[in-house]
Order: sequence, then structure tokens, then C-alpha cells
Amino acid sequence: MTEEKYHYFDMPIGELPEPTPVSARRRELARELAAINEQLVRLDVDEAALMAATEQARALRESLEGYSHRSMRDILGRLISGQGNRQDALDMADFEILSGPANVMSPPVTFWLDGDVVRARATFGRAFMGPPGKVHGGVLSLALDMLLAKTQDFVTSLGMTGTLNVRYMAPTPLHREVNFEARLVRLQGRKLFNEARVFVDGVQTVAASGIWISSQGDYRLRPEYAHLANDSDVA
Ligand SMILES: CC(C)(COP(=O)(O)OP(=O)(O)OC[C@H]1O[C@@H](n2cnc3c(N)ncnc32)[C@H](O)[C@@H]1OP(=O)(O)O)[C@@H](O)C(=O)NCCC(=O)NCCSC(=O)Cc1ccccc1
Repeated sequence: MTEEKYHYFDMPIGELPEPTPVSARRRELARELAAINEQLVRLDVDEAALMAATEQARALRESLEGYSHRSMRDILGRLISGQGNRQDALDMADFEILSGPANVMSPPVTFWLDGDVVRARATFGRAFMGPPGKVHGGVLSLALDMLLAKTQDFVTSLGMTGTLNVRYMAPTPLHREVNFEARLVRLQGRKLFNEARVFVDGVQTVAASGIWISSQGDYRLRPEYAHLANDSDVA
């Protein structure tokens, strides 16, 4: 059986290929390290126990420093020419900040398409705190940036965030399920306009809108989303 090839511009944003055995281990290691990070916040522990834990952490770091890193240039080169393998695709997606399950900084946020709506869900722990007991606003902005980027799954072309407006309407609590939704509003040449909302227990806590700028010419609706042109003022 020939191995599936991955193309950078056709990879759904925030969605992950099935993990290879190596990626599954990377995710497991990241989960352990993230749990340690969460555990360390205001840990009520004496100096001797902290010294012992630090020695263990140092030994782990030093053992990992014996390995090199897979080349980003090579991975991206293969993906952009449509010749990426599953490990290449995983190495891009698995380390995405906030959503990548192999990234220690990820809660993680999980993204999926629900018809014409992009949805995401996350539960943020102590390490993501801004005001006491609440999620940091910058973390929510980051999650929204990633969520809104996924509205590019409805179009051909891929671009970068040009503008992101965020209105914080109510504090978003830690340790509770946070639900995100986003939709495409309008296409105009190389610009894609979108908007998003954040909810906790049905109460809206954040509203956002953005403009993405294509790096590959004008945005066009993918054939399977052509109906969006009728539903709204998406061009
Ligand atoms: C590329 C661009 C955004 C635009 O430059 P150019 O290509 O030279 O564009 P040009 O000037 O030719 O205008 C074309 C049209 O667009 C309009 N317009 C222009 N700018 C803006 C604007 N800001 N906001 C709104 N609209 C703007 C402009 O008026 C014009 O409209 P018109 O046709 O007259 O109606 C550039 O400013 C830049 O690199 N900014 C930094 C972006 C960045 O760092 N973002 C954060 C990192 S991304 C990330 O983290 C996520 C990620 C993760 C992983 C993977 C991917 C993504």
C-alpha cells in the first residue's frame, strides 16, 4: 500500500492525522510534562523536595539534549511540494501552540468543523490564569486566532492573521469547559472576514472578529461550501 502524501495547503487547520507510534509517545511525554507544570503552580512543598524534583528534571532535560531536531526546512519543503509523509504532517500539527497534543503548552484546544461553523472546546487549568480563577485574556485571544484561522478550511488559499479584534464581555473561568464557535462572514479579494464567540455554560464571555490576508491570491469558496455565497454576503 502506498503511503498517503500530505500537502501543506490542503491540511485541515487544527485537525490531526492518526499519530505514528513516535507521535503517540511524544503526546504522552507532553501530557506528563504539562501535568507537572500544572502541579507546580503554588505547590506547597519544602525546599528539599523541590531540590530533588529539580535534579530529576535536569537529568531528563540533559538526556533529551543528546538528540537533534527534525529539520523544519526539510519538512516544510516536502509538504509544500505535496510530498509530505504522515510524520511530516504530524510534526507541523502536533506542536501547534494551544492545540498541539505534543506541545507542553497545550491544554489542549480541540477544533472541528460542524457544518458551516468552526467549533472548539478546551478546559484551561491553573497554568493559564490571568485574574485569580480566570483564564488570561491573551490565552483566549490566541485560541480565537487559531479558531478563526480554521474558517480558511471553507476556502482555497491560506493566509495570515491581518487583524484580530477581541471584546472581553465577562471573565472566563478556569477548570470549566470553554466552548468556541466561529464562522466565515465575507470574502473580498485576498481578505477573509470572520467572527467568533466564546461561551461557558451557555453564557457568552468573548466576541471576536478578524481579517485574514491570503498569501496565494484571492480567496475562493471551496466547491463543497459554495452555498455560503447564498447564505450571507460571502462573495
Ligand atoms: C501579509 C500581510 C498581512 C499583508 O501584507 P500584503 O500581502 O503586502 O498585503 P497588502 O498590503 O497588499 O494588502 C492586501 C489587502 O489586505 C489589506 N490589509 C493589509 N494588511 C492588513 C491587515 N493587517 N489587516 C487588515 N487588512 C489588511 C489591504 O488593505 C489590502 O486590501 P485591499 O485589497 O486594498 O482591499 C502583512 O502585513 C504581514 O505579513 N503582516 C504580519 C502578519 C502576521 O504576522 N500575523 C500574525 C502571524 S499569523 C499566525 O500566527 C497564525 C498562523 C499560524 C500558522 C500558519 C499561518 C498562520
